[in-house]
Amino acid sequence: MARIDLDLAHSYRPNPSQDSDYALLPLTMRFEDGGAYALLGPSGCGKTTMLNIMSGLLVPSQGRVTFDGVDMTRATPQQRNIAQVFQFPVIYDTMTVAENLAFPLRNRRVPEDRIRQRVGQIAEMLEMSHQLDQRAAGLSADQKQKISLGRGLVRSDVSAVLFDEPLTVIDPHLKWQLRRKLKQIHRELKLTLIYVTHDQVEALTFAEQVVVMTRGRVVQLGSPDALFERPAHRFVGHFIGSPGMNFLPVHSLGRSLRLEAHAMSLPEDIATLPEGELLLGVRPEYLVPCAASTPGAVPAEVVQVQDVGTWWLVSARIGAHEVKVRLGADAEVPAPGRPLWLQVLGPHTCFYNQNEALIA
Ligand SMILES: Nc1ncnc2c1ncn2[C@@H]1O[C@H](COP(=O)(O)OP(=O)(O)OP(=O)(O)O)[C@@H](O)[C@H]1O
Repeated sequence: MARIDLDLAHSYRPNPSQDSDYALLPLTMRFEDGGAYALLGPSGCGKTTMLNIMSGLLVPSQGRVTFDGVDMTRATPQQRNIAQVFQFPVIYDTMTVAENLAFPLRNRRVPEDRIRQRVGQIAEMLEMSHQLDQRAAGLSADQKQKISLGRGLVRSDVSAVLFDEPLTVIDPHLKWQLRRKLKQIHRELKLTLIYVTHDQVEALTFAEQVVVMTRGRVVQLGSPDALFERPAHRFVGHFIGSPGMNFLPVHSLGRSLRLEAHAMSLPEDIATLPEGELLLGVRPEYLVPCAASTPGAVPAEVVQVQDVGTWWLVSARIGAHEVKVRLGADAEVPAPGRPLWLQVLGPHTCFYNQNEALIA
């Protein structure tokens, strides 16, 4: 396994002159040896470009890729010793499940007893032990993709295993199981895993560290908890969470704030802010209804209440701004049209200057 460092940019155009010409804007990133990472972002943000640069399918137009400090920018995928799992199964239909799983090891002339042991271990982890002697041709698309996952994981000497949206063809229930399984497999095998997805649930369940990308830019590298609690960029606040973070324009005077006509003092546990126009960010989970006298509360009006099964989604208006409030199934639910107070200032409140978070 290897530590992978990227210090590069990539444009598919010959003479890039503006940000929009780049699939990847200049970035510096480190993937630690043995880590479980997800590259997360909407379609077209540059995830596959980054993955292909790491695997060696693509040479970056600027900068370099190093594995444990050794320059690999122009090395082939084979020289990099990378395993890859793609969206669709890449297996041999004429072989059995066991032969498919053993293939990457036989290619490397691994001794047969070691192959048997490793194939057995991977099959057990993926709950395929009972299918080892079946021919792949007769299996469903789900099962075939599980074999692809197994083939990606079977070698213990790879620099990293790269997954490009590997659960796309998997049925939703099995998808849920496999996400958890991959996390467990990572703990047991301690391989470096890098997993591309546009699905936040997939990224947050699987990864220890998530790289959030938008329009060719890495906007945050952080733990699932950090992305939720302290989004470093407005995009992360909006993209992570269901629904995403609420943003409200405020005027700051350092230790006091004005939100529309309402003035508030900052509680002691929030550091002094720069003066001027800022955005306050508060997640729907933390925007709780409270008494009018609560410090950091503002008046609001309920617009709509939706039952979302295990929780309530309340849409409310604070002055001209619509916000979302997430209440537990057993919470007291306010009626539409009723005034209420919402606590916008608290330990979970974040502040943004344009797009970037203020590290308060
Ligand atoms: N071979 C290529 N030639 C030209 N432009 C490309 C090529 N591959 C990707 N792009 C462009 O580069 C940008 C990033 O694409 P990339 O496939 O890396 O994004 P992504 O986040 O993986 O998206 P998706 O989830 O849809 O695959 C997009 O604007 C895309 O149109």
